[in-house]
Amino acid sequence: MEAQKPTFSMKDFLKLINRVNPKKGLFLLGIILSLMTSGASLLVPQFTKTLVDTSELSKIDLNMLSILLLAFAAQLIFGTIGGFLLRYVGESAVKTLREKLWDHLLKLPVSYFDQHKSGESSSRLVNDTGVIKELVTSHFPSFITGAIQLIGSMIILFFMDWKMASIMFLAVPIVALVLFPIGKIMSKIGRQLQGATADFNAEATEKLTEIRLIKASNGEPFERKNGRTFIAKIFKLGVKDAKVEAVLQPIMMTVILGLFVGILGYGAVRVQAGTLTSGSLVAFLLYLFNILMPAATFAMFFAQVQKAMGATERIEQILATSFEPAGNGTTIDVVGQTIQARDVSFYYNEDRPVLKNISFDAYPNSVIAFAGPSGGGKTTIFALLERFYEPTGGVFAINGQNIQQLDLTDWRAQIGYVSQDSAVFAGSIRENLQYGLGRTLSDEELWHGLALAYADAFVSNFPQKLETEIGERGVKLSGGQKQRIAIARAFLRNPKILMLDEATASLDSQSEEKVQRALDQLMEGRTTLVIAHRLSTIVDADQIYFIEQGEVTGHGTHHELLKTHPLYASYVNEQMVN
Ligand SMILES: Nc1ncnc2c1ncn2[C@@H]1O[C@H](COP(=O)(O)OP(=O)(O)OP(=O)(O)O)[C@@H](O)[C@H]1O
Repeated sequence: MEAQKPTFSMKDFLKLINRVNPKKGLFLLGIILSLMTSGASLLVPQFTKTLVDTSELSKIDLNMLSILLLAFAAQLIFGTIGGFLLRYVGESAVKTLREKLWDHLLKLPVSYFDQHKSGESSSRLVNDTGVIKELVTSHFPSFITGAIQLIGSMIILFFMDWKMASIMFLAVPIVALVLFPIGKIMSKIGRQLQGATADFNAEATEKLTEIRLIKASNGEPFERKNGRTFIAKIFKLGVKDAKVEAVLQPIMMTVILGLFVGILGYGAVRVQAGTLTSGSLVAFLLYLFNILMPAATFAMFFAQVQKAMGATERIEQILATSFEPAGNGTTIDVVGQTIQARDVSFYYNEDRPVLKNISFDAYPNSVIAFAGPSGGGKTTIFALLERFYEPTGGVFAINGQNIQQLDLTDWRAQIGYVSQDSAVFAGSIRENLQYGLGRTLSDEELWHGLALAYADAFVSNFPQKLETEIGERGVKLSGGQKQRIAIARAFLRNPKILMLDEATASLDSQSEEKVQRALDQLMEGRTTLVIAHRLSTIVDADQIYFIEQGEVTGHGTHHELLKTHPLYASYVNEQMVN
């Protein structure tokens, strides 16, 4: 992700905040309390002035003292409650934003994830929302209260003594002159830093997931260098940031000290001349604090606003991407129904067609096998049936109904997909078996499923049995074991349509036999579509479709095709195992 220049659009930001429906009442209360805190902080110097100007201890007005104490207490209490309320509103707004974004991400079509790295999406979900949270919960409230303090103090000072105030106001353009460019540089660096960190995050996540490939290919030196490029970029930006901050700090200190000395010096002369009370001088200095403290945070606020604009833009991009089409809610029981493909065409990229006018009928309780050279488009047919993508031409229909119109959840619930690499999650065997079922299965049911998949023996050999953790992507299981867990999961889902992508990786003959037996059993009584890599599957299939470069070049039974399709015959001879 490049640190793109965000369009400075407060409107988009407010739209995003409004979209998460923040608790407006609480927010208003928080702001009012914070304003009261600012108000109290404006009063304190006035009372201090009277206190200082009281020459004798005995003359101290007790009422005055108690009002001062009250102002302190008000500042403390309102500040605490107001601060908490604003923070709470911000936290809950960001919670809603994260929930919205997460829900949205889950509903995005597979094609979105083909184009975006998962590390990038998770960085938007976690980091970008974090940036917005920072702004809403801390920088924005302190900006509002700070602005009130600053403006209020300036007005009061002017009324108190316009000559002294004028000296102070001289400092305002100086401070602005220094802060404005520095703030701009800081926000630019901040944005770049954010982008570079997100890039590093995405890169590291991706590479660590493929650690085995890196090790097996001796890729460590390359990755070491690669990682260091990212780290160096972040370091360089960090150093730049440090330089700017290092310059900013002493400048601010010098300005503050200069003003102090100036006011104190001028004030002392005026006190001695009798034109100013010492109380007024103290009050002046306190107001000076009220002005300088928020002014120092303004640069940070504007930097944060810029960052939040970038984050808003990236989040908006995700929220503006349409969901996968969920259909019109029609539900169909696919038992006993034929799945028809009619002239289905498809491309991932317009310039390269992947499927061209594919037609087939998958009859209930039969096995339809797809065979053909690698890259022909067999897996793509499955992806279209799962509705991961939409055909660019033609339809898949069931009982005359385009599957695209069916309720997506209901449709997918009727399909069992056992893929080549048997997708499993990090977690226990139990969690993996009942994933997505929406109900808790009893141990008995789980063991029954495992038994049907010939997986009960090895699971019961694990000391932790069903609670065995299988590691990220099931790395703690063997290939055959992983597949049998996936098959057991398919059994437990009891799908009406079964889609199998036979593994090409050769398992040892014993586990292969077990996997095969499990699959044979699973196919029984369902409509099965299988991408065949084994001769026995092909021979037993009711129909075979031979797919070459996205086209069906022949279909029929094994024996029919052997006779009529020379390419099929040679393919079977060369490619099929067993
Ligand atoms: N997500 C994707 N984005 C772009 N192109 C893709 C994508 N997935 C597959 N392809 C392309 O589509 C073509 C068909 O791929 P597909 O995986 O369907 O073939 P296959 O017949 O299943 O191959 P194999 O038997 O090797 O698994 C290939 O040329 C591949 O490069």
